[in-house]
Amino acid sequence: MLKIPFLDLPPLRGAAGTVRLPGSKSISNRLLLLAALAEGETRIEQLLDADDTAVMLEALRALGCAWHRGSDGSVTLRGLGGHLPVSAADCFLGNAGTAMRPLAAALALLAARDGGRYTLRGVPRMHERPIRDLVDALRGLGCQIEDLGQPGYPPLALCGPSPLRLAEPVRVRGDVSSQFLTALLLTLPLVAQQDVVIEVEGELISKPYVEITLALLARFGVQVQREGWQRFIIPAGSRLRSPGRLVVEGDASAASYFIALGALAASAEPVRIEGIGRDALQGDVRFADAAAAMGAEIRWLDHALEVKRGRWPLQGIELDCVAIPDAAMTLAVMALFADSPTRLTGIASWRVKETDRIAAMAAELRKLGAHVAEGLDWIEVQPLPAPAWQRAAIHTYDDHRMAMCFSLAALHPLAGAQPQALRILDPGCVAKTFPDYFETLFSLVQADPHDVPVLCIDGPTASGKGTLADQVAQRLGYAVLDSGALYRATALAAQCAGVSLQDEERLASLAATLPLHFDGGRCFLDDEDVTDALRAEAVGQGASTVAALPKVRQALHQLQLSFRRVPGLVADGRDMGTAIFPDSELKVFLTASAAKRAERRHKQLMEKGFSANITGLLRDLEERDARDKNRSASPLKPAQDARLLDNSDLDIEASVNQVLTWWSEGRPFPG
Ligand SMILES: O=C(O)C1=C[C@@H](OP(=O)(O)O)[C@@H](O)[C@H](O)C1
Ligand SMILES: C=C(OP(=O)(O)O)C(=O)O
Repeated sequence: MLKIPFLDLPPLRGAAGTVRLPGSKSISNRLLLLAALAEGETRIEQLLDADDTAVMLEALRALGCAWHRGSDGSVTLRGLGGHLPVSAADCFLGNAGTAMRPLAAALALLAARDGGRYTLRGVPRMHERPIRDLVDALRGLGCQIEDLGQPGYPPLALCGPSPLRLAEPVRVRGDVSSQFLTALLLTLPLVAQQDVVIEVEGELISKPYVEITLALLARFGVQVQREGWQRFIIPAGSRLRSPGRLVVEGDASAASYFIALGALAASAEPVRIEGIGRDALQGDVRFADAAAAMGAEIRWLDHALEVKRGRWPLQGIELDCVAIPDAAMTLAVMALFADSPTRLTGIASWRVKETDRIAAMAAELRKLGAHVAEGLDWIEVQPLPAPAWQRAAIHTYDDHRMAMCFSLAALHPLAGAQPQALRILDPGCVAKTFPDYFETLFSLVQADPHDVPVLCIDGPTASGKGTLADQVAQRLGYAVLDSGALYRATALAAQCAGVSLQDEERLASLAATLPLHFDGGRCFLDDEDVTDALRAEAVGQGASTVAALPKVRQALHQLQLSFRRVPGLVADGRDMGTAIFPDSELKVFLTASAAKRAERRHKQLMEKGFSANITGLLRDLEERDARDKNRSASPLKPAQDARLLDNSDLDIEASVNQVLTWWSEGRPFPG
């Protein structure tokens, strides 16, 4: 998961491969609540693991529901059988509408029936998202609800006891959010000693989400009767009973980004999306039809679909999106790639979600050069006129969907005109529903290698290159290449495979296919952490032998180039800027006085429990420096255009900041 202030994306050219979708947010949170309230134990598989489900799970724990996570990621809950063992709790629900609205209803009804006082809060934006229609409906039933902030918005206190009035139909408005109706449907079975009737006022929006609610209630043994979308009856004697085991299907709204990716990418191979099929429970699966209408080529399989670019450019569409409010945002970004305008209507609810999504979408699309018109409940996006692409820093407004949608803009053909296509601010906001979104995207996309930025950090031994490279890479969300480790890893792999250090051919083929990667300062061969093994004396000796073999050097040169992948690379070594990535945008030559470096190495060794002599270390360092500078193949020297950084008197934070300042100077992003 990326927890960084911004992420720069290079122009993206293609995409292919397979994505396994995270579990559906809407299904996950409904199942968690139903399982907690029901009689019996429920095991939920492929549950979404993200902020929205985390806040729900924590709230359920605070309310006395015991649950545990299995090693396979499943969650098993012991149902409370409709009775809370605690009479007070304070729950923080982040910005999860699917937690706030249903829990408000559950706690209001249970507090009324059994007594108690429960408070529900969220992030500041949650306190701006309306809940009045639900509160009014619950008050109509006799529940006691206190506004703890602005009336009509969370935070709320749900208190009791108070007599419930269930004989009359409960009226709820359906035109602001369908989650109010969902909340009543999910929780009224708790008190349905008699038939309970819900009447919907106003035109219900987001209807497919209510279908999800009804289908999941049926899994828990409650058959709601209905007259169209106006009247719902929860039969007397309804009880929530666990069905035992449930599997969550993949998130259809999350699928929209990968459907769009397939439609936009210039690749012969499709993007394959696993975890949903045409018969998915979620209405957002219909996004695929809208994408197909714009030009996507879609092939449905069992529990999967494959998407490729079809018509190109895409064609604009006019669509009422009231049934697919979340996935519809993806269409607004796809509209940039069309040859006629796209008009999305029926999206008034966008204004009261994670942010005012109509305003946010319009503002950020305009930054890229698009012409956008907007109204109370619609948006119209014109195709991007050539050569209008403007590099921009895209604000995401703490809205996961803004971040995910705008990442797709990097595929725009006009974005190729400059080295970096766009900057996504606060990319970590995807954690609400899809914490690994960017990692998943990067595993599918391709870019022209020269468009992928590389930041080189070269320097003499013990200058602190590795630590600096790791921290800079972490702050930029880039991968890291510790090139020195490649020679050591070749020697280690040869040792393990019993290959002689004289067998140049076999060593070269080992080197060419080393399954090496770096993660969080550690080095892995396949899944094995070899960081410490690479430091062994014998491996070091082996490394210097293999490094002298031209075919091994050639193979490792290719391997090093292959680390240059989206979104970018920080490469540390001795010849990164001079020999391997001479076109890199920023080359840093890191030095420190030999005395300082000897001192650091000494400290390192002492910390690891080795005895060391500082004078000896200093002499070794000076000898090695002389050898590195004077060798004929790739001698250690700063690239002509390198920035020199002497960190003798800088701590690591100051060095990182200096490098990041140079990096930002080279890539100003307006907005
Ligand atoms: O019930 C649900 O799971 C949801 C309903 C929709 O909200 P509205 O009914 O407010 O449109 C949707 O936008 C939200 O992401 C999830
Ligand atoms: C509107 C959304 O979320 P919530 O469930 O918080 O309403 C969303 O995920 O797009």
